[in-house]
Amino acid sequence: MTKRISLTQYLIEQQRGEAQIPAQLRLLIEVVARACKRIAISVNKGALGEVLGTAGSENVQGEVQKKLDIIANEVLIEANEWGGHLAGMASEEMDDMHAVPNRYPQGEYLLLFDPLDGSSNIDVNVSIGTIFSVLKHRGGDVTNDSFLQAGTEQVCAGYCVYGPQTTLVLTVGQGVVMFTLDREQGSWVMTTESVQIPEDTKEFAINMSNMRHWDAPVKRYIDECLEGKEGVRGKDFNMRWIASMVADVHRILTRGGVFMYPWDKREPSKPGKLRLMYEANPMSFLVEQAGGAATNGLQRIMEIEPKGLHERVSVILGSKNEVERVTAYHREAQQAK
Ligand SMILES: O=P(O)(O)OC[C@H]1O[C@](O)(COP(=O)(O)O)[C@@H](O)[C@@H]1O
Ligand SMILES: [Mg+2]
Ligand SMILES: [Mg+2]
Repeated sequence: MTKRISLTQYLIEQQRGEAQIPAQLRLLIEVVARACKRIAISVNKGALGEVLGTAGSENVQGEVQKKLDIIANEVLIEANEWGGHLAGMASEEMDDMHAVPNRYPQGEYLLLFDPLDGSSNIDVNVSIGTIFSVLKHRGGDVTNDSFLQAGTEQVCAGYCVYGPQTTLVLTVGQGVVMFTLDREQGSWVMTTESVQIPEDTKEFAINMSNMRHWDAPVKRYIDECLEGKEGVRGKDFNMRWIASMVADVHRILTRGGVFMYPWDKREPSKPGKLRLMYEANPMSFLVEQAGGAATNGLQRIMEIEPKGLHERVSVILGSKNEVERVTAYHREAQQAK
């Protein structure tokens, strides 16, 4: 019988081994993973659990909140606030950060999350997920500013995708590992030990309906892909767009590809749609740890110094050579200005 490695065993090995992750970080990851199990149960119940549909409220970014956005946010807060490993939490669904109440011990870490990613897919039974990122608290009172650290400061990032399987994907800076939820046992079992994104790809992911709003470098890249074998790329490309970043990134970590949610002319003052702290940074950490790359077209995403908790960013990530190509097109256009 093949030996099964549980999430707990993996994390204890990371504590003892080269990574030497502190016990507090190990416990934090276990608690997040447990919260994801609870969210997975709600997701699976669907209409039977009365978790579908909108909640009738808006988040700080003016987006309509789904019931599951709120449920997942509450599950993550409730699970994490009493354990003594956190100083505070920040979420896509909360205006300001949530400090750990005084009645509980204060920990050393800051947890950031997109509790439910892919909200438009909840009601249509398509893969959705939870994305999270962990930073070290630099001391003093916890405020919104405590969270404004570049992605390079992350000590852990991961996501859980609620799809045909429930999969937890994790990095503590020592590569990327995947765990699948064994529902009978209730445990996370390692199913991929070392995730590697192929450097080249023939698959891109972008919302094509926004094409008329794109900037020239994005248009150039996609046009060349669409020309296929007859064009400058000399090969045919395939397209996928799940509209859940978590599921699109999961595909890229599994078989390669390039994912783009670029700046566009619809709202020129917004740098992009996706959120730096809850989506772009954690996914960039995972992608880089798996041998891929992530930029905003001009700069490595993880080196951006955040100025606001809910800051948005243009995202290009995935197979290294493709990300470098799209980034080069942006830099050329910038220089020509
Ligand atoms: O509907 P669009 O514009 O294609 O946007 C899809 C993108 O929006 C998101 O759903 C935004 O995330 P939320 O669901 O957490 O708001 C991404 O997961 C996805 O890549
Ligand atoms: Mg999201
Ligand atoms: Mg969300």
